[in-house]
Amino acid sequence: MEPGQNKPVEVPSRRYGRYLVRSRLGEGGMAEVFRADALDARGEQFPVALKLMRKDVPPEAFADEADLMGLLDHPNLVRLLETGQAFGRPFIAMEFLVGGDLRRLMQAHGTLKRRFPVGIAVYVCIEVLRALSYFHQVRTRSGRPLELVHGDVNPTNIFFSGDGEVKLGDFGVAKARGADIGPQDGITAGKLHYLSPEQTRGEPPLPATDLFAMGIVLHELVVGTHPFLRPEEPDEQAAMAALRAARLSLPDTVDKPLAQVLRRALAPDTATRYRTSGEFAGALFTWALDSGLLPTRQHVQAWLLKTLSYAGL
Ligand SMILES: Nc1ncnc2c1ncn2[C@@H]1O[C@H](COP(=O)(O)OP(=O)(O)OP(=O)(O)O)[C@@H](O)[C@H]1O
Repeated sequence: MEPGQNKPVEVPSRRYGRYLVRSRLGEGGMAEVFRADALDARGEQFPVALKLMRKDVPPEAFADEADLMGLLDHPNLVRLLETGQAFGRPFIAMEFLVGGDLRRLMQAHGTLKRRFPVGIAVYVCIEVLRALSYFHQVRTRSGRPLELVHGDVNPTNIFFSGDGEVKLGDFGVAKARGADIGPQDGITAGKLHYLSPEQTRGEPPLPATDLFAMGIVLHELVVGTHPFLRPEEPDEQAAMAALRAARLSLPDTVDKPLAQVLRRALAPDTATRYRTSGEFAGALFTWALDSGLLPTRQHVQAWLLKTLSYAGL
């Protein structure tokens, strides 16, 4: 273990800047995240997620994430409230998403021995694709395309509000080809299990790279397993080889039109994959309309509350 890694960030008191820290939510690659309360202009408390940079992380990496969050504004992206520094440590305060992340909901279904409802799975993917469509096309204030790629689409970065809204977060490894933001070329960022064939070859990520990761998430939700990796996958090299080959074999339980969507999203070659998030979302939307399975946000909210309460979360 690197010095300082995985050590909880010390919060000098329960007060952190203008925030009152309530509990620790967890730790990611660069920071620890806390649930805290802030006061609004009328003096009323509201919850925030407070991300505190770890001491061993290069400040530029965290600054890129904060700058990027400040530029982005979309209903399907986690919203930045404030960035700053307190007790010598940079922080990002963002909206608190009370429904937690998709990984937790997938685990809740596993614990309850229930399948993830296919209509909800498709709804979640369409909402994340809306965020990605914005992400891939966003421009700077002066109109220059940023050519952004998220680079870390996976269930731990997909969040739910209490109202059943779906939001993509964690822009820590996002790469802008139109600006000097993100990891250097040749550095493979993102979670191993969600890497695309081109990322395993060390190629720079493209929008199609995010769509491949989205395809993996859709497969996990609809089929219940990862498309290319077995849970007992022996080591990183074997996992990388399986991801690079991206050999897809879908069970008969997946209906034909949805299987076709998965094949296109998970095509090993970027040229045969969906070209844009809009095209991928459109295919899912057509499937949902044809099957009559697209839920409303109220249905998603009811499902969320039921799942969290049944799983005791
Ligand atoms: N805006 C938020 N609202 C509610 N919970 C959040 C929010 N942001 C992060 N969390 C929770 O805080 C914990 C840590 O989040 P973080 O994003 O740092 O870690 P991660 O996603 O597990 O790892 P990585 O950063 O390596 O992707 C997770 O349990 C996550 O669900």
